[in-house]
Amino acid sequence: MTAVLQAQDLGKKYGRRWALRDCTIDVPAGHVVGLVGPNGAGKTTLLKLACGQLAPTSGRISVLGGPPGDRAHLARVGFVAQDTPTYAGLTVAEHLRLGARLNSGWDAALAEERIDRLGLDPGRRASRLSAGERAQLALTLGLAKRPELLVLDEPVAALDPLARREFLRGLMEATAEHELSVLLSSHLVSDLERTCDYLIVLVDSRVRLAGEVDELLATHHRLTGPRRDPDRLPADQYVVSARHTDRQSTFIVRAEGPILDPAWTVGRLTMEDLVLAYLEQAAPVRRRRPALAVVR
Ligand SMILES: Nc1ncnc2c1ncn2[C@@H]1O[C@H](COP(=O)(O)OP(=O)(O)OP(=O)(O)O)[C@@H](O)[C@H]1O
Repeated sequence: MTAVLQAQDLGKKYGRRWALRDCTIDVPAGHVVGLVGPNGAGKTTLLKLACGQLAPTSGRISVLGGPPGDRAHLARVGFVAQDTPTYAGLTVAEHLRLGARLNSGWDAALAEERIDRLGLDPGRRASRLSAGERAQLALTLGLAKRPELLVLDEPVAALDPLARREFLRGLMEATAEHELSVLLSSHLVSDLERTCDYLIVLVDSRVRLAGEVDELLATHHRLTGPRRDPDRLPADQYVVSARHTDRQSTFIVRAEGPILDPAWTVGRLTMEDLVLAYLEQAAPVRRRRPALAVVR
């Protein structure tokens, strides 16, 4: 399947500081990709590189098979920037007219139907909309462009839990209906858990984990058993995190094969467990692999 996003040793520096470095990923099309990481991890930087709003300092990036940024490419990518930008003085209807004027592939029927379904008053100015309504308007503008890839930077950060759920539900429906790929960032794993089938974890400007969620969950395990030194685990079990009490050890490991040691109770992880294990992986445990632990 065509790659929606490919990066090879991609890096971006602001002044002397790397905001993103050594980023090598290959994301196939047709996924809802969750980009997760703490504040300042480099999420916005990666999204802006993908949309051609920033130029790399090092390495290469290709989006939908070509370098991002030129006019033809911009028509294929929808970008909803952080804080769901809308024009405060324009009404909902004026936003749609502006979208139609700026985008050759504009789907007016989709935009109007969506605004109608959401119950947004076309005559209302954006400044009079709630944060959730503004986010829905920004999503509508992104979708009506009929992009092949929709990029959303923290789209639900300012919304309450109900508006958040509504927004993500709308996004999921639109994704299924229009067969588009989606790349969205969040620092809330619970949002991604309901939405994404592909995950990229960024920590300290580097990709720590990337892959299809099902595969990542199938290859990561929680092992609980009698206290053991991590060095005594088999070489093909990569230790992501380790905790010990006097008598007991709990490891989160990545292993391609089954865990056969009868001493362990083997537990499955949720996406949240998985992400937290990589986020907490501050100090090296052992056998630390290169920054990108799982790549497809
Ligand atoms: N225009 C800029 N000039 C200088 N430094 C910048 C600029 N934009 C971002 N940075 C720095 O680059 C790093 C990565 O920032 P980025 O906005 O990509 O992170 P993020 O993961 O999106 O964070 P957040 O979750 O807070 O939005 C941060 O240390 C940030 O301070």
